[in-house]
Amino acid sequence: MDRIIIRGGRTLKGQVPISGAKNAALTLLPCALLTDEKLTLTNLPRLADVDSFGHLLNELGVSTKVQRGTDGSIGREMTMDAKSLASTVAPYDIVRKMRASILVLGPLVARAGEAKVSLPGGCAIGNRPIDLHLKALEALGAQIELAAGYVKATAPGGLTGGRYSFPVVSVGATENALMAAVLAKGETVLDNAAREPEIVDLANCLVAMGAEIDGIGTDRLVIRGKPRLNGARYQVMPDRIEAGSYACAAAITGGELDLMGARMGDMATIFDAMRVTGVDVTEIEGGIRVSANGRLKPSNVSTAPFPAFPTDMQAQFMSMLALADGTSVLTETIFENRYMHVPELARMGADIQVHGRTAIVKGVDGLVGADVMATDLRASMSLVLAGLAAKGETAVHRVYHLDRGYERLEEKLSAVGADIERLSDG
Ligand SMILES: CC(=O)N[C@H]1[C@@H](OP(=O)(O)OP(=O)(O)OC[C@H]2O[C@@H](n3ccc(=O)[nH]c3=O)[C@H](O)[C@@H]2O)O[C@H](CO)[C@@H](O)[C@@H]1O
Ligand SMILES: C=C(OP(=O)(O)O)C(=O)O
Repeated sequence: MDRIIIRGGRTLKGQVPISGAKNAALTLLPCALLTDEKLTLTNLPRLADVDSFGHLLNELGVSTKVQRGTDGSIGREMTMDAKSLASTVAPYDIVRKMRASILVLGPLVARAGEAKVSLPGGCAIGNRPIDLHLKALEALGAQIELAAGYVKATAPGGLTGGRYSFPVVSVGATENALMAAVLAKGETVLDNAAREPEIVDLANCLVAMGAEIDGIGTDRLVIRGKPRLNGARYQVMPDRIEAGSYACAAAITGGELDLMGARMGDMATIFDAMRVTGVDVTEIEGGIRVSANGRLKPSNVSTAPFPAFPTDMQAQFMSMLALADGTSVLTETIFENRYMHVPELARMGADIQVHGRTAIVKGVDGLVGADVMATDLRASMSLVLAGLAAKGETAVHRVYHLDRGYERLEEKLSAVGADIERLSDG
């Protein structure tokens, strides 16, 4: 298994190209199932999850062709052809590797009238049920059955438009419902829908495929279903969480990074919280410049659905605040178990106490390199960040978590001055 070795204490400076967004890619890829024409996605990041999604689509009978980008963006492009479907089953072996596999449920039942998807189960950050995905599809006329670890959705005569108000804001459930509604007969109204930029990206791609959607970017989506959608060519948005993570790398090392391709509008709350710590954030041509000088100030942050501070940035922010001059309070309101990085940061000298959903972060003067182990993607990145600032050597184990969401991490960090390498245990 690979590990990442970081010798900390270098000030980072330079340009970091921001890749296409993992969380947008993972909801744009299943859109291929909605049409018998070709869908080409450009600016796709080279990530384990994107590859896994490609395999899942192949399993369903979708042909996929991947090539270097031809649109000037840094990502690859994938052309998917779901002219006819060979299967409507998403098997356990793929779903267990990637929770986002559940996002084929809505498109499959909408297009084929049936779908069977392995239940994703819990993961390190929380229980993560899918009840809202199922209720929203039921509101569109799908029959749902759970058996032997699978969810089966059927709608032999096709889905019909309906109304559903989400009791809790859910990114994935909104995505599944939206992808199903575009092929349902009649009008669908989704209330208390998630408004994350990745959902706007999904809606824009569906519109490019011929869907009719009102209220894009708001919490009420009104969809007039179409009997069929056409193919399209669509560019995946830049990854705001990757960009936010590199912004933390600039801050924690007292450096200056230009996040090329990042979009300010998607990241306002992240940068508001960062400015409180004394970090400078300015828009530059083609990206955003983040620079820091001297000791950071504390900042209190509470995670919540967009436009509030994203849960996917909580761990990285915590590493930064672990070195601030004072005490910060972080509150995690989305996932019940998203503090698994805390004991690892403590091994590097951080002073953090967790009380339920709240973490009290008392800034320390310095961190010290150590062997650390991560249990999820963003927790891994928080340890990399801590390693960049720590004295001595840090070894981050279980790198496969990072490979799910950070494209060419060591290359991007080395290019701006980090002393970082990947070692393989063979
Ligand atoms: C691939 C992808 O885009 N993943 C993102 C997506 O995950 P994901 O779509 O899984 O997260 P959700 O927005 O659905 O989860 C939000 C909250 O709703 C709860 N819930 C969700 C669905 C459901 O049926 N029932 C239910 O109770 C969850 O347990 C959680 O407490 O949004 C999360 C919240 O921004 C991010 O951290 C993930 O990176
Ligand atoms: C939790 C995340 O992803 P996923 O929903 O794919 O597990 C994440 O991107 O931080």
